[in-house]
Amino acid sequence: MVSPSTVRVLVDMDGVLADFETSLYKNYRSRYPDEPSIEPNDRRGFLAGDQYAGIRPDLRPKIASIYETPGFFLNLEPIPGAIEAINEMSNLKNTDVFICTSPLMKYEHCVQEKYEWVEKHLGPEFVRRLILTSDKTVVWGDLLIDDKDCITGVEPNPSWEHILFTCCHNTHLDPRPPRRRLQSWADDWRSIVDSKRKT
Ligand SMILES: Cc1cn([C@H]2C[C@H](O)[C@@H](COP(=O)(O)O)O2)c(=O)[nH]c1=O
Ligand SMILES: [Mg+2]
Repeated sequence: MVSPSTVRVLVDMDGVLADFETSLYKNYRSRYPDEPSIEPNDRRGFLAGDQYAGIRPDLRPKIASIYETPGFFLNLEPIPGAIEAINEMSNLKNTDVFICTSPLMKYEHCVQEKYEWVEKHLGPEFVRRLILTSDKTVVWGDLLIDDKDCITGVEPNPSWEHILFTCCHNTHLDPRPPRRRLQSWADDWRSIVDSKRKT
């Protein structure tokens, strides 16, 4: 009997496992209560800084100051259902799961805190499965579950199929088939993983 091939799933962190947007909004409101703010439901476009700069250019460094603060990445709350889903996924037969996340260019706190977050919420074994890269196109996988609408890099034909994970900043987008969306971790991620099985 031919053994089924293993499916490799790359799972993004911010906006997919860790709730970056809610913390960004809450911490910004608390640090800058008199400045204009954008509620998560009104977020458009991946980079919050771009949207805030559209209101007033000096808001870009203010929003950046929030995610550059020590403790920001470590204290992100898990996205509902994410921890259960990724644990279940990694326990599936013939399924390899890796977390694939981009660090800030100002990496001082972000990089270490991403490792700490994974250990805190998923345990020390999962730390081995953490890939930090600014270019996800060079990482090999069957699937990349990611909230960023457009993922580009040096590789024009990445091996993975990008599954757009719904996050406040991308709800207005309407990916056309064959592009697929995962609405949340309550959505049918198992079918998406199974769709990549060869037998
Ligand atoms: C929304 C947003 C994100 N970033 C940074 C924060 C993280 O380091 C990465 C996350 O990227 P990934 O695709 O989830 O791996 O991007 C940012 O700098 N500004 C933002 O508005
Ligand atoms: Mg993300």
